[in-house]
Amino acid sequence: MTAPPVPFALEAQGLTRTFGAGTGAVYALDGVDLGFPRGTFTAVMGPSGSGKSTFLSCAAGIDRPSGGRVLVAGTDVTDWDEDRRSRLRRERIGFVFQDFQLMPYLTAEQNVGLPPRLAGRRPDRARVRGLLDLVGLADRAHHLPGRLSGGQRQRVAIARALVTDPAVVLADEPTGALDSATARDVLALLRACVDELGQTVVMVTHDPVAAAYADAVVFLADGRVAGRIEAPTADAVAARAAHLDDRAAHLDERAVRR
Ligand SMILES: Nc1ncnc2c1ncn2[C@@H]1O[C@H](COP(=O)(O)OP(=O)(O)OP(=O)(O)O)[C@@H](O)[C@H]1O
Repeated sequence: MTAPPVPFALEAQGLTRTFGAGTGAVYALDGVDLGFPRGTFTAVMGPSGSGKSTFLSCAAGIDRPSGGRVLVAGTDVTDWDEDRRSRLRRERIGFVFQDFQLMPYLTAEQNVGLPPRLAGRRPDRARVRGLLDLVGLADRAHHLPGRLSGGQRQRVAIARALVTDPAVVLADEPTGALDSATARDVLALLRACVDELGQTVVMVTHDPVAAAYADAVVFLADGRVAGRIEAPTADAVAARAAHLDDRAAHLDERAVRR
């Protein structure tokens, strides 16, 4: 007997996003099929302009795809109106950004409690405290972000991303602003969110070392899925990324010559 497939926390089916029209149209996403099984950590890589940010925006319901479907925890959210999509973003999706995006005038604890507050609920204090403990900041609960290091701020942001127990955590270059030792700690924390909490993490990164923390790496090129590496090593990821960068540069050169 074969095991039943692991359900997807996030799925893109034939996802397309075009900007502009006619001969000047840009296919930022051009028929992307990707499924992110629940309880897995996936890195998304690709040359500049390959569609990574557009993919995250469409997956999160920030941007509307031009075609195809987005499913969050099995529910098709593609045609939801702005109200429902904004609720989806608040309650079912956790975000981690390169520049942390914490509220500077709120303490660490208040920042973590913000998503439920924005949803009109009183944050569960024990849960907020538990998450601060999980990310190693139990003793910094009353500190403002300005009194925390970059790595500590990103830990607060990760706790905030987890507070609603989202279907998926979307991380956009979460270590881009951190030194390499701090970055490793943050990546280990994202890994622990998957291994110990059963969370699903999708992380856009340019860094092969960061990508090697994931279970799999998906490569985009020209808005399409251009490859995948399971159980990635930094060397394997760097080699594939370099190949895609070379190809993108070659195509750009040809476009300029034409
Ligand atoms: N609002 C927009 N209007 C027009 N074109 C856009 C817009 N947003 C993105 N694009 C184009 O879509 C393509 C994909 O862009 P996207 O930002 O998703 O790439 P990326 O892989 O995230 O790049 P980077 O690694 O540089 O952040 C690019 O050609 C970009 O110029």
